[in-house]
Amino acid sequence: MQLRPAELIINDDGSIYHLNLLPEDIATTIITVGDPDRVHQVSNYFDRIELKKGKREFVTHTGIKNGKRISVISTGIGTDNIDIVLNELDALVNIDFSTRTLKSKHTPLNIIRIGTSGAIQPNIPVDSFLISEYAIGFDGLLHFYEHKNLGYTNIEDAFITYCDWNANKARPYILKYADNLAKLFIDNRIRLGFTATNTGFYGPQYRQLRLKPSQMELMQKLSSFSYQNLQITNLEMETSGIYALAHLLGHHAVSLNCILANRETGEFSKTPSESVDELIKFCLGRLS
Ligand SMILES: O=P(O)(O)O[C@H]1O[C@H](CO)[C@@H](O)[C@H]1O
Ligand SMILES: O=c1cc[nH]c(=O)[nH]1
Repeated sequence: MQLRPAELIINDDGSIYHLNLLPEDIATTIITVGDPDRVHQVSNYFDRIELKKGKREFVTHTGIKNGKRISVISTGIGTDNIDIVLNELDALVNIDFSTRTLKSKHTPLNIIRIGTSGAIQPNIPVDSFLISEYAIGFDGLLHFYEHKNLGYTNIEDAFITYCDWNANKARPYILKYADNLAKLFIDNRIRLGFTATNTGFYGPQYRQLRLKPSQMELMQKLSSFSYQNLQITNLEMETSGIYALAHLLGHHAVSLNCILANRETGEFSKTPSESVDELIKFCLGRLS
């Protein structure tokens, strides 16, 4: 079946609609970052940059590091952007743009998020690294796609009961990283974590400037929830969406977090850029 022009939107130069990329522009190992400026911070460490393209918040550099071809792309903030980035990256490798049909051979991508995050356990220091072994999504993105038994229903149900989760919000869903890809990063420099992905930075992460979050008590519930020794460790805004779409599309994903804030102690990193740089070097060292 041919995908119609309003489903698969291809620009005049043959590139995919938002990312502005041609199929040959991306490697099969892809680092995602939230901040477009972080793309340069990553590609600075490449031995050679072969391509720089961008549109809106989606900046991509592809290059070579120690003989390995890697792409780094900025997603902007949030799982709504992740929906665009993961679907378009997948289209670049698994859809034939000339015939507008699905390719018979599936190409899996390795997707590694390098992002920033806030810890909710007092013993997780700022400037430390965390890999999201599990993610719990409050964003609802998974529910917009057909799937069979994806998620950890027992943990989700226990969480919903413990937090008395408001029925007006999306049902939380829980997914795991790709074990094979995660193996590359498991090390005593990086803690295993259970990451909560939120639909905002302020109210949804229980920050109060002028507006009062509706259920402030949930912050304490999030940090005290425990299921067979699994405790929620940190908050950010993309990981569950990346894990959801990677699972659905047959890609491998892990999320690496640089902890910049500790919400329990109230601290914020004094050296955010340097700490993110350390995580970038750690990640590239493991990939190449
Ligand atoms: O540093 P990045 O990758 O953007 O990640 C985190 O920082 C942003 C909020 O400041 C959100 O995108 C959150 O997930
Ligand atoms: O507290 C934080 C820090 C970074 N990113 C988030 O989403 N939350």
